[in-house]
Amino acid sequence: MSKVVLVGANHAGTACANTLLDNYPEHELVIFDRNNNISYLGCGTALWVGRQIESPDGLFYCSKDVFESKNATVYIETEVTHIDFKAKKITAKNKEGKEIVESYDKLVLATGSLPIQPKLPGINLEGVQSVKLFQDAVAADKRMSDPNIKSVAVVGAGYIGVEIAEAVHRRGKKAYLFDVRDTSLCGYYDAELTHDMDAVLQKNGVNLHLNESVVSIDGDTKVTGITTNKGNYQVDMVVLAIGFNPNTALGRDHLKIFGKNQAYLVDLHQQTSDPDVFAIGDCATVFSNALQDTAYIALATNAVRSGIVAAHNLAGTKIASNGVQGSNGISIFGYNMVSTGLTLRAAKEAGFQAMVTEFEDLQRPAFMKENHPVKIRIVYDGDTRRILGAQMASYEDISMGIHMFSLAIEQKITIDHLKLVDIFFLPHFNQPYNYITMAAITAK
Ligand SMILES: Cc1cc2nc3c(=O)[nH]c(=O)nc-3n(C[C@H](O)[C@H](O)[C@H](O)COP(=O)(O)OP(=O)(O)OC[C@H]3O[C@@H](n4cnc5c(N)ncnc54)[C@H](O)[C@@H]3O)c2cc1C
Ligand SMILES: NC(=O)C1=CN([C@@H]2O[C@H](COP(=O)(O)OP(=O)(O)OC[C@H]3O[C@@H](n4cnc5c(N)ncnc54)[C@H](O)[C@@H]3O)[C@@H](O)[C@H]2O)C=CC1
Repeated sequence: MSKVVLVGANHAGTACANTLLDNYPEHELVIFDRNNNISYLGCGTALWVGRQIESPDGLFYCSKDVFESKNATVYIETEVTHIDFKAKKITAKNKEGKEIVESYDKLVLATGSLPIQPKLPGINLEGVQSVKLFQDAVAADKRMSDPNIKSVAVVGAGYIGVEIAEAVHRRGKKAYLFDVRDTSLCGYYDAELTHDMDAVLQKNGVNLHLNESVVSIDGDTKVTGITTNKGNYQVDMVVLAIGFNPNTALGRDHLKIFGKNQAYLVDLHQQTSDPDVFAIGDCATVFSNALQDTAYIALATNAVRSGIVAAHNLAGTKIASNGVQGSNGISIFGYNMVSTGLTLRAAKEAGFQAMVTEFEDLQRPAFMKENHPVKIRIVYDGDTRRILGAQMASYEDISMGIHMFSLAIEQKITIDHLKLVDIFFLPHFNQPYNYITMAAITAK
């Protein structure tokens, strides 16, 4: 039996704690989280703020009580302030200012990520906010209910920005969406697909401003406007969504870190450079099967799996992570996009002789009434023919198809192998010559 201390109990920490408590009850588990809530699904923020769901109540799936019912010791609203890795002791402070010291045999760091805060004039004005925590969602929702807030600038047209811009528009406010790049969602899809999303946003009333960088947020005490390199806009609120940084302040002086962004470097067992310390979720690296290299991909799905892997390993059951593809999806004004692995641009930047095959067709045979076009792009390595990535977009729900590509990348399947893969046909669902097979068959 050993004593495990877990720092951070959101998606990664919750998965780790439950796996440990359910499978290895002989271990002692002490959990710390500085927040007053755990397991908040951030994906629900835009749904709730945009009133696609009426209440945030269903956005939590675990609690302090659940851990305590399984005999864990839980400190919430308690921040870990220092770790003595040599003495194997952590120091924490609760909200009353009381200091708590706990020793550990094994330590799990699940401290997640923090939204990137650009150094902009006006960044501290009232009305500027990020959307990471449940508290942020509550604050954003309150502002959306204020009739004096008429226009909102969302900075960053990545996943959070696009979803929040839709939510702002759905609440009847004027939504501006700014990005420094020449298209939305540039980290996940190639321009051939993102230009469709740009058009969907604009058609539905979001004011999309690409190739524009913010110079300042304006106002005396409250936000009254935003200035970019191209103009001034009158806005009453600014949402910042320009990406996450790993939150590794506690351990980055002791543990090996990833050069690109200071995430904790972990192996396939989630073990750090200190054998008694594991790191999981957004504070840690992942192994990218597409790159066949270490990478950083902040997603709840990765966080949960890494928590499960760490729990088994620290309890003595050796299991290795499968690595990840960074599979992801988004649905905006009914337009659905899913992707996995590398875009063509990312694959080229990584040094592959990357090639792409694309196809567009109706989801079902033309004689079926309910029918929409689907676009697919499959990225592969011209040298080895290995599939490196896939992207699909449609008003159809095409989401499940991306899982096959995720597995294909993990299993190093070639584009040529995909040509003869057994894909079923039924008019209600798809076509006999479906777009997946056709994209593979037409690959050069
Ligand atoms: C608006 C939004 C929408 C999202 N949508 C999706 C989605 O649809 N799909 C998807 O896969 N991902 C999505 N994500 C990303 C996903 O939420 C993150 O990848 C995920 O939260 C990572 O989980 P984590 O547990 O590693 O880290 P975090 O969620 O960052 O949690 C870290 C925890 O550690 C605690 N902590 C940090 N430092 C300390 C300390 N010193 N002492 C004590 N406690 C500490 C924090 O309080 C927190 O509870 C979304 C994120 C946001 C913000
Ligand atoms: N559907 C999903 O799976 C979701 C996943 N998430 C995850 O949460 C994390 C954080 O999301 P985001 O903050 O949206 O990050 P992101 O990486 O998705 O997007 C950041 C965007 O900000 C832009 N940008 C960067 N600096 C800028 C600047 N100075 N001015 C203007 N634009 C700038 C980038 O070009 C990019 O388009 C990501 O890992 C994301 O994948 C978030 C929401 C939904």
